[in-house]
Amino acid sequence: MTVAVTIDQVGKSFGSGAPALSNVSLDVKPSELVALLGPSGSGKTTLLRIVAGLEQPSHGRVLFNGEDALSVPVRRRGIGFVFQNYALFRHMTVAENVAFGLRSRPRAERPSEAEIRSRVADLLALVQLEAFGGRFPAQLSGGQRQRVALARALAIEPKVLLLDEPFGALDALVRKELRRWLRELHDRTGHTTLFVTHDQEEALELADRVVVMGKGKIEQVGTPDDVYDRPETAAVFGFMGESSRIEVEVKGGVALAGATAIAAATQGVPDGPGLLYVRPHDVTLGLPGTEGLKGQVRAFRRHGAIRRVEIAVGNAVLEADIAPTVRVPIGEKVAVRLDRARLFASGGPGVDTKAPPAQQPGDYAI
Ligand SMILES: Nc1ncnc2c1ncn2[C@@H]1O[C@H](COP(=O)(O)OP(=O)(O)OP(=O)(O)O)[C@@H](O)[C@H]1O
Repeated sequence: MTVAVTIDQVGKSFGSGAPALSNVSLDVKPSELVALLGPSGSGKTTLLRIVAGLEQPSHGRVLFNGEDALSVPVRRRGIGFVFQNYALFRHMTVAENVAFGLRSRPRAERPSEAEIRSRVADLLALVQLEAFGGRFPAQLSGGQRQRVALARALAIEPKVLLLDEPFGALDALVRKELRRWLRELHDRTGHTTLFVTHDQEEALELADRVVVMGKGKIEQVGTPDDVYDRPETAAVFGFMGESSRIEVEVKGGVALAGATAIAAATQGVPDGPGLLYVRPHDVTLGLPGTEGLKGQVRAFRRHGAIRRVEIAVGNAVLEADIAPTVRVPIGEKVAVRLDRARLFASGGPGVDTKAPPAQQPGDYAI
């Protein structure tokens, strides 16, 4: 059975400081895989623990298929958990670990030993560890252990699967492999899944929808494309993917970095301080004198498949991605085009910008 999870106006305070969660509301659809993404301390784990029943909210409701879940004891909530470094029972074999949740059920609800064995075999096949049932956790790699932890969580046929940084302790390559594997597993089993991560790449790659959290609140909920391409707040833009952040002063529809008009707002952004965000792959460099802002190369470095160049434009510094075959010596003058940039007025929503009005030569010096 797949379950819809409704989180309704949930708040949590631990003491005198700022609340860990403030009025968080979220609807997770049946069979959806939702990532909770956000910086350290933003409340992701607290929210997951409340859904699990390991923590009570200060106020608000949690519903499973429209029914109150908070009054249901943890054991009866039907939750499968996997945590980072979720310790398997060291003295039990892999098969015994996977069977644990079923064997520890009250007698009346416990499947027969034959059923348990068959279910464990199915689960080990599902996590591709058929041949490992007789091993002990110490005889497994980190990635294999996390797969056993997942098989153990699935053994009780949970209504909801909660994963808290399940791959956090593993190296980058194993993480990547397990990510793909988890996505495939989810597509086959269809458990409603809440997945906590602070790794945006992981969230974008895995999730149907991403919930970006900051300071105990939800900043934005959307598909990976929504949150990456259309960030609603400056905090989301800064957190999702790489970007240059330029402090500007908005005056008469133009965003000024010092004396340089760096962008023009397409919609009436009020005059005053603002933040302009631009991603390195949305910046194009041209020969000096061609269309664009006047810039000067300050530094460059190799960055995976591309070369990342740091450019001074007026008193602002921004980054651009270029082909590694292109040589741009430090000090080189370039024309800089912001193909896509977003301007956030202080505390306001973001608007896409366009190129600033043409500059007069000598308007600004590099
Ligand atoms: N048991 C607790 N007692 C007091 N404060 C707590 C407790 N648990 C969490 N907090 C506080 O609540 C806030 C949110 O913590 P939480 O662990 O939910 O954040 P997180 O987003 O999961 O962070 P991380 O990515 O570092 O795990 C933090 O300020 C934290 O210090």
